[in-house]
Parts: sequence; structure tokens; C-alpha cells
Amino acid sequence: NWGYADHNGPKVWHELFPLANGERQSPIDIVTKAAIYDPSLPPINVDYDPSSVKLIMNSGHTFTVEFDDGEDKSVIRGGPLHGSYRLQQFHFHWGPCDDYGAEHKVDGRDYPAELHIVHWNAEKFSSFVEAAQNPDGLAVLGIFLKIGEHNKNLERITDAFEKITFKGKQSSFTNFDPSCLLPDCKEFWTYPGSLTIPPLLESVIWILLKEPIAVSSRQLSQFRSLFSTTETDESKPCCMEKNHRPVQPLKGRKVRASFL
Ligand SMILES: NS(=O)(=O)c1cccc(NC(=O)NCCCCO)c1
Ligand SMILES: [Zn+2]
Repeated sequence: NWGYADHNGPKVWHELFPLANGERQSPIDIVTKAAIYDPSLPPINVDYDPSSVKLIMNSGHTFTVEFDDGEDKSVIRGGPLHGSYRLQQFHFHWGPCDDYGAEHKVDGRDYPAELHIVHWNAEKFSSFVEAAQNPDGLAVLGIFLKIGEHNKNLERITDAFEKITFKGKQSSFTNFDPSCLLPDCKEFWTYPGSLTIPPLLESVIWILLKEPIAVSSRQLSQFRSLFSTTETDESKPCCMEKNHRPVQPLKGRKVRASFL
């Protein structure tokens, strides 16, 4: 099925997933001078309960840290959002080297990786799957990663990798608050977009923080040490070395900024 190689990657996703050529696809290049400052945008407010984390798993395309979204324990509010959106999972996107690998760009510039914290509108819909079918169903908080100091808050995540080396593996994960991965400054850009993985549903309100967080090159290399193949895969085991979609056409969309 779909992946990031030449035979099954972003260039051919449209064959099975026609939304790939849709009107509000993600990621995009954020042209900062074209962003519209909107002083009426309230600040972003995250309220995460560390006890709602459940597990960490290798999906074959990335690794996800999944939360109990059966009740309103961990939510995001404010910014462009109407009401509260419930935390479901977070995951990352990266590339084969430290020069690129994030999904969104800023003024054409590549970051080496990007964190996506995924939420769904539990006030209007009864499940993630239902929310994902609606234009205001999902809210993804995107955080850019840059190469710098070792990030202690990532240690518990990279320490878990030995238990989820292969596709399909999962391991219990407890007591983790993803707000420890956010930068101090919560200024953001926001625009209407889509999932960046198939089925590319156009149901995401994107909120991208302007300030990146730092991780060490060694920590990022640990991401690439995960396998995109199962333990029993006949074909030779293959490392998860890239899982980012190229930027997509803006098609007239406006990007708003919470800052001047
Ligand atoms: N990449 S993203 O648009 O933030 C996004 C939004 C909502 C759900 C997901 N899903 C995932 O990344 N799931 C990981 C497993 C996918 C199937 O391998 C991604
Ligand atoms: Zn993502």
C-alpha cells in the first residue's frame, strides 16, 4: 500500500487517493510576508493530562504516541478553534539527513523534522473517524524541530524505540505530557488544510508554532533507526528514513498569523 518510496509515494498517491489534488491540501510553504496578522486570534491554550497517554507504536510510516480520547482529559482550545478539541495522538515526520524532513516550510526553508499533535472536535462529533470527514473536524498543532542541544524531553520517547523497532509493534507508555515538547513562545500561523498522509482528508485546521524546538542530531538519527517493515517481512528490513510529503499548492487559501 502507500508509502514514501518512488513506487508508492506522494507522486502516485492521487491514483488511489483523489483528494491528493484537492483544494485544501497540506503541507504548504508558509510565505511569512503574505501571512495576515489577525489581532482577534486568541492565544493557543493546551490542557493535557499526563495520565491520558496509553501507548507508543510503530505504524510503519512513523511512530505515534496515542492517548485515551474517550473523554475530555486532554484538550486544546483557543487560536482559530471554536470550542475544545480532544488530544488523540502525536507523531513526527523526518528525512534521510538533517538538511530536510519537515513537512511545512517557512519562506522556502526546510527544517529537519516536524512534530504533529493531533486533536479532534469532540464537541461536534462522536469519534475521530467521523470528525475526520468534516472541514472543522481536526486540529493539528505543528512544531518544527531544529538541530541543537540534546532534548531531555525526548529521552523517554527514544528510549522506547527498542520495544517498537518493527512495524506493528506497540509498547505501553505512561505519564507523559506532550506540552513538554512545546517551545516557550506560542505564536503561530494558522490555515485550513488536510491530513498529510492518505486518505489526505481535508478536515484539518493547522496551527503551526513559529518557534522551533531543538533536538540533537543523534536523537534524530534514532528516529531513522526504526524499521518500516515487520519483524517477519521477507524483503530485507528497511529503515524509516523519510516520511514527509512535499508542499502543496495554496489554491487561494489565506494564512493568518497571531503575531506582527
Ligand atoms: N500527518 S497529519 O496530517 O498530522 C495526521 C493527522 C491525523 C492522523 C494522522 N495519522 C497518522 O499519522 N497515523 C500514523 C499511522 C498512519 C497509518 O500508518 C496523521
Ligand atoms: Zn503528521
